[in-house]
Amino acid sequence: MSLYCGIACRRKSLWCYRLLSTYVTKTRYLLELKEDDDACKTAQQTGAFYLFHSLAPLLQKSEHQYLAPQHSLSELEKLLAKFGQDTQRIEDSVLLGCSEKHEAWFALDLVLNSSSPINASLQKPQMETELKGSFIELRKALFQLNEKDASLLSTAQALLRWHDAHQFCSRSGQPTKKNMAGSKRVCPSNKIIYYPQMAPVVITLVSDGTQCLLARQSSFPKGMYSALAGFCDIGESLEEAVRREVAEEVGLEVERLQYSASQHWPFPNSSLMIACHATVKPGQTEIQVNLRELEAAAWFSHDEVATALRRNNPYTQQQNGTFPFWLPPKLAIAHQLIKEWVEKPTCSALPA
Ligand SMILES: NC(=O)C1=CN([C@@H]2O[C@H](COP(=O)(O)OP(=O)(O)OC[C@H]3O[C@@H](n4cnc5c(N)ncnc54)[C@H](O)[C@@H]3O)[C@@H](O)[C@H]2O)C=CC1
Ligand SMILES: [Mg+2]
Repeated sequence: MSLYCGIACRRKSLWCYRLLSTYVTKTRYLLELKEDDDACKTAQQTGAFYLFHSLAPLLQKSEHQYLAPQHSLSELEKLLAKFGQDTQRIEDSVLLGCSEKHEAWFALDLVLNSSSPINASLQKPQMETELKGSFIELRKALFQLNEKDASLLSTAQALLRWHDAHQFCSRSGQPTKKNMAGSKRVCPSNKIIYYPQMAPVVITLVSDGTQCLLARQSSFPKGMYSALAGFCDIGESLEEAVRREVAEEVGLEVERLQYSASQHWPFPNSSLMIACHATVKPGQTEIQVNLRELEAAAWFSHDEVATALRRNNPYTQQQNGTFPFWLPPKLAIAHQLIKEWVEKPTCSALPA
Protein backbone atom coordinates (compact mmCIF):
# COMPACT_ATOMS: atom_id res chain seq x y z
CA MET A 1 0.00 0.00 0.00
CA SER A 2 1.30 3.47 -0.77
CA LEU A 3 0.10 7.05 -0.75
CA TYR A 4 1.16 10.62 -1.35
CA CYS A 5 2.19 11.70 2.09
CA GLY A 6 2.66 15.39 1.49
CA ILE A 7 6.29 15.14 2.58
CA ALA A 8 8.20 17.15 0.08
CA CYS A 9 11.83 16.69 -0.81
CA ARG A 10 13.69 19.74 -2.05
CA ARG A 11 15.65 19.22 -5.22
CA LYS A 12 17.31 22.22 -6.97
CA SER A 13 14.77 24.65 -5.46
CA LEU A 14 11.84 22.59 -6.76
CA TRP A 15 9.56 20.74 -4.41
CA CYS A 16 8.97 17.31 -5.76
CA TYR A 17 6.41 15.00 -4.28
CA ARG A 18 7.31 11.35 -4.36
CA LEU A 19 5.08 8.36 -3.99
CA LEU A 20 6.04 7.00 -0.58
CA SER A 21 5.04 3.72 0.97
CA THR A 22 2.87 3.59 4.08
CA TYR A 23 5.89 2.38 6.02
CA VAL A 24 8.07 5.30 4.92
CA THR A 25 5.41 7.94 5.69
CA LYS A 26 4.87 6.36 9.10
CA THR A 27 8.59 6.36 9.84
CA ARG A 28 8.97 10.00 8.75
CA TYR A 29 5.95 10.97 10.87
CA LEU A 30 7.44 9.31 13.96
CA LEU A 31 10.76 11.04 13.32
CA GLU A 32 8.93 14.39 13.16
CA LEU A 33 7.21 13.64 16.50
CA LYS A 34 10.57 12.85 18.08
CA GLU A 35 12.14 16.07 16.83
CA ASP A 36 9.26 18.52 17.18
CA ASP A 37 7.69 18.90 20.65
CA ASP A 38 4.69 20.84 19.30
CA ALA A 39 3.93 18.18 16.69
CA CYS A 40 4.17 15.52 19.40
CA LYS A 41 1.81 17.45 21.67
CA THR A 42 -0.66 17.73 18.79
CA ALA A 43 -0.36 13.98 18.20
CA GLN A 44 -1.36 13.40 21.84
CA GLN A 45 -4.76 14.99 21.10
CA THR A 46 -5.73 12.05 18.87
CA GLY A 47 -3.34 9.54 20.42
CA ALA A 48 -3.86 6.41 22.52
CA PHE A 49 -2.22 5.91 25.93
CA TYR A 50 -1.05 2.71 27.64
CA LEU A 51 -0.89 3.03 31.42
CA PHE A 52 1.70 1.69 33.86
CA HIS A 53 2.07 1.66 37.64
CA SER A 54 5.69 1.41 38.85
CA LEU A 55 6.62 -0.14 35.47
CA ALA A 56 3.82 -2.75 35.59
CA PRO A 57 1.44 -2.38 32.62
CA LEU A 58 -2.33 -2.09 33.01
CA LEU A 59 -3.83 -5.29 31.57
CA GLN A 60 -7.21 -6.90 31.22
CA LYS A 61 -7.65 -10.68 31.33
CA SER A 62 -9.49 -12.20 28.38
CA GLU A 63 -9.77 -16.01 28.28
CA HIS A 64 -6.17 -17.31 28.21
CA GLN A 65 -4.52 -14.04 27.31
CA TYR A 66 -4.02 -10.49 28.47
CA LEU A 67 -5.08 -7.41 26.54
CA ALA A 68 -3.51 -3.99 26.97
CA PRO A 69 -6.29 -1.34 27.08
CA GLN A 70 -5.73 2.05 25.44
CA HIS A 71 -7.06 5.39 26.73
CA SER A 72 -7.72 8.55 24.75
CA LEU A 73 -6.34 11.90 25.93
CA SER A 74 -9.71 13.03 27.29
CA GLU A 75 -10.18 9.73 29.18
CA LEU A 76 -6.69 10.09 30.60
CA GLU A 77 -7.32 13.66 31.72
CA LYS A 78 -10.46 12.55 33.60
CA LEU A 79 -8.58 9.66 35.21
CA LEU A 80 -5.72 11.88 36.33
CA ALA A 81 -8.23 14.25 37.91
CA LYS A 82 -9.79 11.32 39.80
CA PHE A 83 -6.33 10.16 40.92
CA GLY A 84 -5.57 13.66 42.22
CA GLN A 85 -2.89 14.33 39.61
CA ASP A 86 -2.26 17.34 37.41
CA THR A 87 -2.89 16.92 33.66
CA GLN A 88 0.66 18.29 33.27
CA ARG A 89 1.67 14.67 34.07
CA ILE A 90 0.77 13.77 30.48
CA GLU A 91 4.05 15.41 29.47
CA ASP A 92 5.83 12.55 31.26
CA SER A 93 4.46 10.11 28.66
CA VAL A 94 6.71 8.52 26.06
CA LEU A 95 6.04 7.91 22.38
CA LEU A 96 5.98 4.23 21.36
CA GLY A 97 4.92 4.26 17.72
CA CYS A 98 1.86 4.87 15.58
CA SER A 99 -0.72 3.10 13.47
CA GLU A 100 -0.76 3.22 9.68
CA LYS A 101 -3.32 6.03 10.01
CA HIS A 102 -0.86 7.96 12.19
CA GLU A 103 -2.67 7.50 15.48
CA ALA A 104 0.25 7.90 17.88
CA TRP A 105 0.71 5.51 20.81
CA PHE A 106 2.09 6.69 24.14
CA ALA A 107 2.83 5.19 27.55
CA LEU A 108 2.50 6.91 30.90
CA ASP A 109 3.51 5.60 34.32
CA LEU A 110 1.00 6.88 36.88
CA VAL A 111 3.55 6.67 39.68
CA LEU A 112 7.08 7.17 38.32
CA ASN A 113 8.38 10.69 37.62
CA SER A 114 5.36 12.05 39.41
CA SER A 115 6.26 15.40 40.95
CA SER A 116 2.77 15.76 42.45
CA PRO A 117 2.15 13.21 45.23
CA ILE A 118 -0.50 10.66 44.37
CA ASN A 119 -3.83 11.15 46.11
CA ALA A 120 -3.33 9.06 49.23
CA SER A 121 -6.97 8.01 49.19
CA LEU A 122 -6.57 6.44 45.72
CA GLN A 123 -4.01 3.69 45.97
CA LYS A 124 -3.22 0.96 43.43
CA PRO A 125 -6.25 -1.31 44.12
CA GLN A 126 -8.65 1.61 43.73
CA MET A 127 -6.89 2.70 40.55
CA GLU A 128 -7.26 -0.85 39.22
CA THR A 129 -10.98 -0.84 40.02
CA GLU A 130 -11.39 2.52 38.31
CA LEU A 131 -9.41 1.32 35.28
CA LYS A 132 -11.19 -2.08 35.13
CA GLY A 133 -7.89 -3.94 34.93
CA SER A 134 -4.79 -4.92 36.91
CA PHE A 135 -1.20 -3.71 36.90
CA ILE A 136 0.72 -6.92 36.25
CA GLU A 137 4.49 -7.41 36.21
CA LEU A 138 5.55 -7.55 32.55
CA ARG A 139 7.72 -10.64 33.15
CA LYS A 140 4.61 -12.56 34.28
CA ALA A 141 2.36 -11.30 31.49
CA LEU A 142 4.66 -11.06 28.45
CA PHE A 143 4.00 -14.55 27.11
CA GLN A 144 0.24 -14.15 27.40
CA LEU A 145 0.14 -11.03 25.24
CA ASN A 146 -0.24 -10.90 21.48
CA GLU A 147 2.92 -10.04 19.53
CA LYS A 148 1.99 -6.37 18.97
CA ASP A 149 1.15 -5.66 22.61
CA ALA A 150 4.20 -7.61 23.83
CA SER A 151 6.49 -5.53 21.66
CA LEU A 152 4.82 -2.19 22.51
CA LEU A 153 4.76 -2.84 26.25
CA SER A 154 8.38 -4.05 26.23
CA THR A 155 9.44 -0.84 24.51
CA ALA A 156 7.26 1.21 26.86
CA GLN A 157 8.67 -0.39 29.98
CA ALA A 158 12.25 0.00 28.76
CA LEU A 159 11.73 3.69 27.94
CA LEU A 160 9.86 4.51 31.15
CA ARG A 161 12.57 2.77 33.19
CA TRP A 162 15.31 4.63 31.34
CA HIS A 163 13.67 8.02 32.00
CA ASP A 164 13.17 7.17 35.65
CA ALA A 165 16.86 6.28 35.99
CA HIS A 166 18.21 9.31 34.08
CA GLN A 167 16.60 12.22 35.88
CA PHE A 168 19.96 13.88 36.54
CA CYS A 169 22.95 14.84 34.42
CA SER A 170 25.96 12.68 35.36
CA ARG A 171 28.28 15.63 34.62
CA SER A 172 26.52 18.61 36.27
CA GLY A 173 24.25 16.82 38.74
CA GLN A 174 21.41 19.07 37.54
CA PRO A 175 17.93 17.70 36.64
CA THR A 176 17.68 16.69 32.96
CA LYS A 177 14.64 17.55 30.84
CA LYS A 178 12.79 15.05 28.69
CA ASN A 179 11.67 16.03 25.18
CA MET A 180 7.96 15.58 24.50
CA ALA A 181 8.35 12.20 22.74
CA GLY A 182 10.76 10.86 25.35
CA SER A 183 13.40 9.99 22.76
CA LYS A 184 16.07 11.93 24.69
CA ARG A 185 16.84 14.00 27.80
CA VAL A 186 18.88 17.20 27.84
CA CYS A 187 20.80 18.88 30.65
CA PRO A 188 19.73 22.56 30.50
CA SER A 189 22.97 23.74 32.13
CA ASN A 190 25.50 22.20 29.72
CA LYS A 191 23.29 21.00 26.82
CA ILE A 192 24.51 17.39 27.09
CA ILE A 193 21.97 15.12 25.37
CA TYR A 194 21.26 11.66 26.78
CA TYR A 195 19.66 9.02 24.55
CA PRO A 196 18.00 5.78 25.73
CA GLN A 197 20.43 2.87 25.48
CA MET A 198 20.30 -0.90 25.04
CA ALA A 199 23.02 -3.36 26.08
CA PRO A 200 24.01 -5.78 23.28
CA VAL A 201 23.69 -9.43 24.30
CA VAL A 202 24.72 -12.43 22.19
CA ILE A 203 22.60 -15.55 22.35
CA THR A 204 24.13 -18.58 20.70
CA LEU A 205 22.83 -22.01 19.87
CA VAL A 206 25.91 -24.24 19.78
CA SER A 207 25.71 -27.43 17.75
CA ASP A 208 28.11 -30.30 17.06
CA GLY A 209 26.34 -31.13 13.80
CA THR A 210 23.83 -33.57 15.28
CA GLN A 211 23.07 -32.32 18.81
CA CYS A 212 22.65 -28.85 20.27
CA LEU A 213 23.90 -27.46 23.55
CA LEU A 214 21.39 -25.99 26.00
CA ALA A 215 21.94 -24.63 29.49
CA ARG A 216 20.05 -23.37 32.49
CA GLN A 217 20.70 -20.81 35.21
CA SER A 218 19.42 -21.48 38.73
CA SER A 219 17.06 -18.48 38.30
CA PHE A 220 15.26 -20.12 35.32
CA PRO A 221 11.86 -21.76 35.92
CA LYS A 222 12.24 -25.43 36.82
CA GLY A 223 13.05 -27.70 33.86
CA MET A 224 13.65 -24.86 31.39
CA TYR A 225 16.81 -24.87 29.26
CA SER A 226 17.87 -22.18 26.80
CA ALA A 227 20.68 -21.21 24.44
CA LEU A 228 23.84 -19.63 25.89
CA ALA A 229 23.53 -15.88 26.40
CA GLY A 230 25.87 -13.15 27.56
CA PHE A 231 26.44 -9.40 27.53
CA CYS A 232 28.98 -8.08 25.00
CA ASP A 233 32.06 -6.54 26.58
CA ILE A 234 33.01 -3.05 25.53
CA GLY A 235 35.16 -3.03 22.40
CA GLU A 236 34.11 -6.52 21.31
CA SER A 237 32.72 -7.55 17.93
CA LEU A 238 29.72 -9.84 17.80
CA GLU A 239 31.96 -12.74 16.74
CA GLU A 240 34.38 -12.12 19.63
CA ALA A 241 31.52 -11.94 22.14
CA VAL A 242 30.10 -15.28 20.95
CA ARG A 243 33.50 -17.02 21.12
CA ARG A 244 34.22 -15.63 24.59
CA GLU A 245 30.78 -16.35 26.08
CA VAL A 246 30.79 -19.97 24.87
CA ALA A 247 34.34 -20.46 26.18
CA GLU A 248 33.52 -18.83 29.53
CA GLU A 249 30.26 -20.65 30.16
CA VAL A 250 30.86 -24.18 28.84
CA GLY A 251 34.61 -24.34 28.06
CA LEU A 252 34.20 -24.96 24.33
CA GLU A 253 35.58 -23.23 21.25
CA VAL A 254 33.20 -22.42 18.43
CA GLU A 255 34.34 -22.57 14.88
CA ARG A 256 31.53 -21.44 12.65
CA LEU A 257 28.96 -18.76 13.21
CA GLN A 258 25.75 -17.73 11.48
CA TYR A 259 23.63 -14.70 12.37
CA SER A 260 19.96 -15.58 12.78
CA ALA A 261 17.88 -12.64 14.08
CA SER A 262 17.66 -10.02 16.83
CA GLN A 263 15.13 -8.93 19.44
CA HIS A 264 14.69 -6.17 21.97
CA TRP A 265 14.48 -7.69 25.45
CA PRO A 266 13.33 -5.49 28.35
CA PHE A 267 14.63 -7.64 31.25
CA PRO A 268 16.38 -6.82 33.54
CA ASN A 269 17.10 -3.58 31.67
CA SER A 270 17.05 -2.98 27.96
CA SER A 271 19.05 -5.45 25.86
CA LEU A 272 19.41 -6.03 22.16
CA MET A 273 19.51 -9.82 21.86
CA ILE A 274 21.59 -10.88 18.82
CA ALA A 275 20.94 -14.51 18.00
CA CYS A 276 23.44 -16.77 16.24
CA HIS A 277 24.06 -20.41 15.44
CA ALA A 278 27.57 -21.73 16.04
CA THR A 279 29.36 -25.08 15.67
CA VAL A 280 32.11 -26.52 17.83
CA LYS A 281 35.37 -27.79 16.43
CA PRO A 282 35.02 -31.43 15.30
CA GLY A 283 35.44 -33.90 18.17
CA GLN A 284 35.58 -31.14 20.79
CA THR A 285 32.32 -31.60 22.60
CA GLU A 286 33.30 -32.14 26.22
CA ILE A 287 31.47 -29.55 28.30
CA GLN A 288 33.05 -27.89 31.33
CA VAL A 289 30.23 -25.95 32.96
CA ASN A 290 31.13 -22.69 34.68
CA LEU A 291 29.04 -23.18 37.82
CA ARG A 292 29.31 -19.52 38.77
CA GLU A 293 27.17 -18.66 35.73
CA LEU A 294 25.18 -21.81 34.99
CA GLU A 295 23.43 -24.51 36.97
CA ALA A 296 23.73 -27.08 34.17
CA ALA A 297 24.50 -27.50 30.48
CA ALA A 298 24.11 -30.56 28.26
CA TRP A 299 23.91 -31.80 24.66
CA PHE A 300 20.39 -32.61 23.46
CA SER A 301 19.43 -34.74 20.46
CA HIS A 302 17.29 -33.46 17.61
CA ASP A 303 14.36 -35.64 18.76
CA GLU A 304 14.55 -34.46 22.38
CA VAL A 305 14.51 -30.82 21.31
CA ALA A 306 11.72 -31.31 18.74
CA THR A 307 9.57 -33.02 21.43
CA ALA A 308 10.25 -30.25 23.95
CA LEU A 309 9.24 -27.58 21.41
CA ARG A 310 5.83 -29.23 21.13
CA ARG A 311 5.32 -29.32 24.91
CA ASN A 312 2.40 -27.14 25.98
CA ASN A 313 2.25 -27.30 29.75
CA PRO A 314 5.85 -27.11 30.94
CA TYR A 315 5.21 -26.36 34.61
CA THR A 316 3.51 -29.70 35.37
CA GLN A 317 5.55 -31.55 37.94
CA GLN A 318 6.01 -35.24 37.15
CA GLN A 319 5.10 -38.02 39.59
CA ASN A 320 8.75 -38.51 40.56
CA GLY A 321 8.91 -34.80 41.56
CA THR A 322 10.97 -33.67 38.57
CA PHE A 323 9.95 -31.20 35.89
CA PRO A 324 10.02 -32.14 32.20
CA PHE A 325 12.67 -30.59 29.98
CA TRP A 326 11.12 -27.57 28.24
CA LEU A 327 12.18 -24.55 26.21
CA PRO A 328 11.56 -20.77 26.30
CA PRO A 329 8.14 -19.68 24.97
CA LYS A 330 7.51 -18.60 21.37
CA LEU A 331 8.00 -14.85 21.90
CA ALA A 332 11.57 -15.33 23.19
CA ILE A 333 14.25 -15.24 20.53
CA ALA A 334 15.79 -18.33 22.14
CA HIS A 335 12.69 -20.26 21.05
CA GLN A 336 13.02 -19.05 17.46
CA LEU A 337 16.72 -19.95 17.39
CA ILE A 338 16.07 -23.46 18.70
CA LYS A 339 13.12 -23.95 16.31
CA GLU A 340 15.31 -22.87 13.40
CA TRP A 341 17.90 -25.49 14.36
CA VAL A 342 15.25 -28.23 14.66
CA GLU A 343 14.00 -27.37 11.17
CA LYS A 344 17.52 -27.11 9.71
CA PRO A 345 20.16 -28.67 12.02
CA THR A 346 23.07 -27.65 9.76
CA CYS A 347 22.45 -23.87 10.04
CA SER A 348 25.97 -22.77 11.07
CA ALA A 349 28.12 -21.76 8.12
CA LEU A 350 30.54 -18.85 8.52
CA PRO A 351 33.94 -19.06 10.27
CA ALA A 352 33.76 -17.48 13.76
N1 LIG B 1 15.02 -13.34 24.97
C1 LIG B 1 15.60 -14.51 25.17
O1 LIG B 1 15.27 -15.49 24.50
C2 LIG B 1 16.67 -14.66 26.23
C3 LIG B 1 17.14 -13.56 26.90
N2 LIG B 1 18.18 -13.68 27.79
C4 LIG B 1 18.68 -12.45 28.43
O2 LIG B 1 20.05 -12.32 28.14
C5 LIG B 1 20.67 -11.55 29.14
C6 LIG B 1 22.11 -11.97 29.34
O3 LIG B 1 22.22 -13.32 29.75
P1 LIG B 1 23.13 -13.74 31.00
O4 LIG B 1 23.45 -15.18 30.82
O5 LIG B 1 22.48 -13.31 32.25
O6 LIG B 1 24.44 -12.82 30.77
P2 LIG B 1 25.98 -13.11 31.15
O7 LIG B 1 26.34 -14.50 30.81
O8 LIG B 1 26.80 -12.01 30.55
O9 LIG B 1 26.01 -13.05 32.73
C7 LIG B 1 25.45 -12.00 33.47
C8 LIG B 1 26.53 -11.27 34.23
O10 LIG B 1 27.29 -10.47 33.33
C9 LIG B 1 27.71 -9.26 33.95
N3 LIG B 1 27.37 -8.15 33.04
C10 LIG B 1 28.21 -7.64 32.10
N4 LIG B 1 27.64 -6.63 31.43
C11 LIG B 1 26.40 -6.48 31.94
C12 LIG B 1 25.32 -5.58 31.64
N5 LIG B 1 25.40 -4.65 30.69
N6 LIG B 1 24.17 -5.74 32.35
C13 LIG B 1 24.06 -6.68 33.30
N7 LIG B 1 25.05 -7.55 33.62
C14 LIG B 1 26.22 -7.45 32.95
C15 LIG B 1 27.09 -9.24 35.34
O11 LIG B 1 28.06 -9.64 36.24
C16 LIG B 1 26.00 -10.29 35.26
O12 LIG B 1 25.80 -10.95 36.49
C17 LIG B 1 19.78 -11.71 30.40
O13 LIG B 1 19.40 -10.43 30.76
C18 LIG B 1 18.60 -12.52 29.95
O14 LIG B 1 17.38 -11.94 30.39
C19 LIG B 1 18.78 -14.88 28.03
C20 LIG B 1 18.33 -16.02 27.40
C21 LIG B 1 17.21 -16.02 26.49
MG1 LIG C 1 25.12 -16.22 30.38
